Amino acid sequence: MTVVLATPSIEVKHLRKVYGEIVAVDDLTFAVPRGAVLGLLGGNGAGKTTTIAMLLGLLEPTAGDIHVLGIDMKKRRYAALPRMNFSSPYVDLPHRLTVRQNLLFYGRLYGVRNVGKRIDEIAEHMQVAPFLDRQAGKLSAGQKTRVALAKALINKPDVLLLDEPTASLDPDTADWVRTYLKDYQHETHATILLASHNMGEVERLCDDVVLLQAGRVFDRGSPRELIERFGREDMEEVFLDMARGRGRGLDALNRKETAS
Ligand SMILES: Nc1ncnc2c1ncn2[C@@H]1O[C@H](COP(=O)(O)OP(=O)(O)OP(=O)(O)O)[C@@H](O)[C@H]1O
Repeated sequence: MTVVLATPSIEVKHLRKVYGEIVAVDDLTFAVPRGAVLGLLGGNGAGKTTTIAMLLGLLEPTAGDIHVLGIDMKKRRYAALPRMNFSSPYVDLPHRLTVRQNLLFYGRLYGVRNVGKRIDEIAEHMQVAPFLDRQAGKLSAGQKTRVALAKALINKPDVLLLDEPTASLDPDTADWVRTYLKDYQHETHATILLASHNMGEVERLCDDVVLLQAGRVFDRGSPRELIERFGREDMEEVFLDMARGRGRGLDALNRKETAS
């Protein structure tokens, strides 16, 4: 019997990004199967945002390959981009446009059919309907995060890249956003890559985790595997071990093996 393995939705091989003398991402390799949620974790400056920017084609890799939905992003990223979307607290929507105008702009950019209906739908899901006609620059941080998520979901993406999706949200709102994302992923089989500093969020949402340290893979596995391997209670403790140099990361192990 021949077993046909499905193409991963996201496949990254030996990815590297150098800014001048700073190696932001170094030999990063991972794959995310369709319908899975991968967490990209690491301390400040570990290379998460740089990786997401390369996946979106906003930054050109120094080396390495990226395939999204089986499409080589170096050659044909415009074939993949309409089926992708992202949210990031570092990318502000145009301030003077109202929330509705912003969503209309992105909806048209992504070629969404019946865009007005879709805006009403997603505005209700993300609870941004009460301020649809307010300027984006005049929203609170938490309201902006919800609008950013509404924009990220406007085209019902197959691949969703989320950089700190619940940043600035109060615990209650963050909780329903996580539930919404989980339901969205179940219903649509979307693939999600999530960069987060919230370890509870990672445990709840992620099937797999890549721990990044200084641009390199420190360790990887499901939250449960990592917690077990580190001999810890939860991902918070795993993260602290990595940050304080106590973990037994793959990178450290590999270096040891190469040296001996
Ligand atoms: N445009 C740039 N020019 C030079 N260096 C950069 C640039 N963007 C990022 N870097 C550096 O690359 C490294 C990785 O940064 P990146 O923003 O990807 O980290 P991050 O994991 O997203 O961090 P954080 O959790 O703080 O958001 C850092 O050392 C950062 O200073």
